[in-house]
Amino acid sequence: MTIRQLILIGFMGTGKTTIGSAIAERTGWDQVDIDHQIAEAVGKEIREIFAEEGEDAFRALESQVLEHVLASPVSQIVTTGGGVVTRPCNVEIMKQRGLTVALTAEPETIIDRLRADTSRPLLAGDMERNVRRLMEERAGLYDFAPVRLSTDGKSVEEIVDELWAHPVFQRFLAEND
Ligand SMILES: Nc1ncnc2c1ncn2[C@@H]1O[C@H](COP(=O)(O)OP(=O)(O)OP(=O)(O)O)[C@@H](O)[C@H]1O
Ligand SMILES: O=C(O)C1=C[C@@H](O)[C@@H](O)[C@H](O)C1
Ligand SMILES: [Mg+2]
Repeated sequence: MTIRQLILIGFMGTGKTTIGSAIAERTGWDQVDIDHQIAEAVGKEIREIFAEEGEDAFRALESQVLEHVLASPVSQIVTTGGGVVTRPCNVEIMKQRGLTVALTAEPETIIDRLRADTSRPLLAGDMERNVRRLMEERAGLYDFAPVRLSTDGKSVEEIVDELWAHPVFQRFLAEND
């Protein structure tokens, strides 16, 4: 059986979870969301894990879950949390185990999308300032992905269509056929 792993990375609010679901619908592959898996494994919301155990504990869980999920011998779409790229060991494993696609968006787009959202602990307080600061801190960390898609001003369907038309994605599909 052919195994395909498509891994979506990108800053918070670039739409990884949302686009991953749309790709899952189109391909029939499973979607596994790392944030969702962590919350399920621990039995707590992400913001509770940050509040009660701290970011380092969350990052350790994230690495464990990522490694476990990417070891599965199935075709799947793996949607990661925005901070997965902050650990070099996570980047290495993603490079080895599948095709990584980076979703991008301007800070203004992210701020608009996440304005009413309180589920992301690193954005609590002055959300706008935190988005800009974290984007600067993480500049370049998403650039290892062979496919990069801007999501500004595009519908979910347009983004999925653009992925399909991308030569690297087409090659990935053909090689895994
Ligand atoms: N192309 C788009 N156009 C408009 N809104 C979008 C688009 N993609 C995602 N959204 C909205 O932006 C918000 C964040 O999307 P989503 O949760 O998919 O981001 P994410 O990249 O998975 O974030 P995180 O890194 O925190 O998991 C959601 O409310 C979603 O509906
Ligand atoms: O960008 C980040 O560091 C995070 C993104 C979310 O997906 C969650 O993984 C969590 O809120 C941390
Ligand atoms: Mg997500």
